[in-house]
Amino acid sequence: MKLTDEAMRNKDSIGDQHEADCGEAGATPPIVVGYALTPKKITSFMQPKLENLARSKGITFVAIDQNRPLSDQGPFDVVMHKLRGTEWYQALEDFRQDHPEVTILDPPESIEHLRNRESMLQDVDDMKLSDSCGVVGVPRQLVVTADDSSVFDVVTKAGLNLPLVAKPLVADGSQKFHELSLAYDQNSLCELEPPLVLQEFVNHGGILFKVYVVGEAIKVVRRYSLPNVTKSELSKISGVFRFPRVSCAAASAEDADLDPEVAELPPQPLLERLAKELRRRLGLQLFNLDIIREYGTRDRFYVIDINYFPGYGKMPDYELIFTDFLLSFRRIKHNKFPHNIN
Ligand SMILES: Nc1ncnc2c1ncn2[C@@H]1O[C@H](COP(=O)(O)OP(=O)(O)OP(=O)(O)O)[C@@H](O)[C@H]1O
Ligand SMILES: O=P(O)(O)O[C@H]1[C@H](O)[C@@H](O)[C@H](OP(=O)(O)O)[C@@H](OP(=O)(O)O)[C@H]1O
Ligand SMILES: [Mg+2]
Ligand SMILES: [Mg+2]
Repeated sequence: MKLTDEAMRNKDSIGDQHEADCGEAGATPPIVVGYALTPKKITSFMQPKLENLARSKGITFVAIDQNRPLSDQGPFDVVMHKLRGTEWYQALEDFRQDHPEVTILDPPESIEHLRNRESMLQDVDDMKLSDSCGVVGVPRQLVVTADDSSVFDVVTKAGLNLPLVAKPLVADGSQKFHELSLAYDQNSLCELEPPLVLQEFVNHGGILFKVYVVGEAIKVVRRYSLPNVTKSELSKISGVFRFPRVSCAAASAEDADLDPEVAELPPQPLLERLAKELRRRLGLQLFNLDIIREYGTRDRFYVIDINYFPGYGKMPDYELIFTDFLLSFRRIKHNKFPHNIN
């Protein structure tokens, strides 16, 4: 594989910088991670603590310039991205073909699988994960499209139980896609705008678990969620209500005085099995999932959401976990630099 002159010059300067930082010339090859993230993601993820720790471990982060060919930049060992769009995906695909030795985190087609809230949870459903630690499923749900003449009829036919969480079908990362509502009665369903997913609301005591996955590492945190809906509330309330992004707030529920049965984390072996199997099925290394425990049970869990490259800045110790993960892509080689230059 030939590197362009520009990439060669970059390679030399990254190597020199690494030697200056590490003191030992070429003791460990540097690892170069190109990143293409949204400005919001850069702010929350590219924190000085991460960059400093990375530097001390021989990892250099390089911001990718989307206006220049990828092959002229780097050279990279890893490309990390959370951007969408045909042009970007095409640029990545061209780059992947020219540089099969570079790890792309993650493949666009796998990321796209999470865009649709139906396909997003399909793998969890197919998995039928059940062992002595618990059972993991997805809430019953259906897709309503603009072609469906009556949301009421579709829901009645499917026999879904109220209340229902209405979620935009497509998750394109924009704010609109996060506008969710809770429908208390069937007659109000006509107020909703398809295409959407209607998902049975599962009482879970107002706490959910966010499971962050970074390769083989997982980290689980508690977050505030929607409170239970009682039978009496359900009989009295009607209408469709928007609700805020309660579980996305940085405020964690870790130190709150919670009902221990609600707060107990899902068993670690269960989460590890789930994450491992999902990584394999989804073909993704960087994602998180929202999981809830059905109120009144100890071991009945539901995955309600999976997000690609979530807010890792909110994950405790993400700097350590991420740098260790990135180091695993350091290629074993005889020469000093990541790419073989023929
Ligand atoms: N089926 C459900 N039963 C109970 N609560 C639910 C259900 N689905 C969603 N919720 C609540 O609504 C919140 C938002 O739902 P969801 O996570 O699907 O949306 P999102 O916009 O994709 O969120 P994120 O910001 O995590 O990407 C959840 O965190 C949870 O509090
Ligand atoms: O806006 P999109 O592209 O959909 O991505 C969001 C995810 O859906 C959320 O899950 C992230 O928050 P959490 O890390 O709290 O799940 C959220 O994290 P952020 O608010 O810290 O960026 C986003 O990554
Ligand atoms: Mg969520
Ligand atoms: Mg989501």
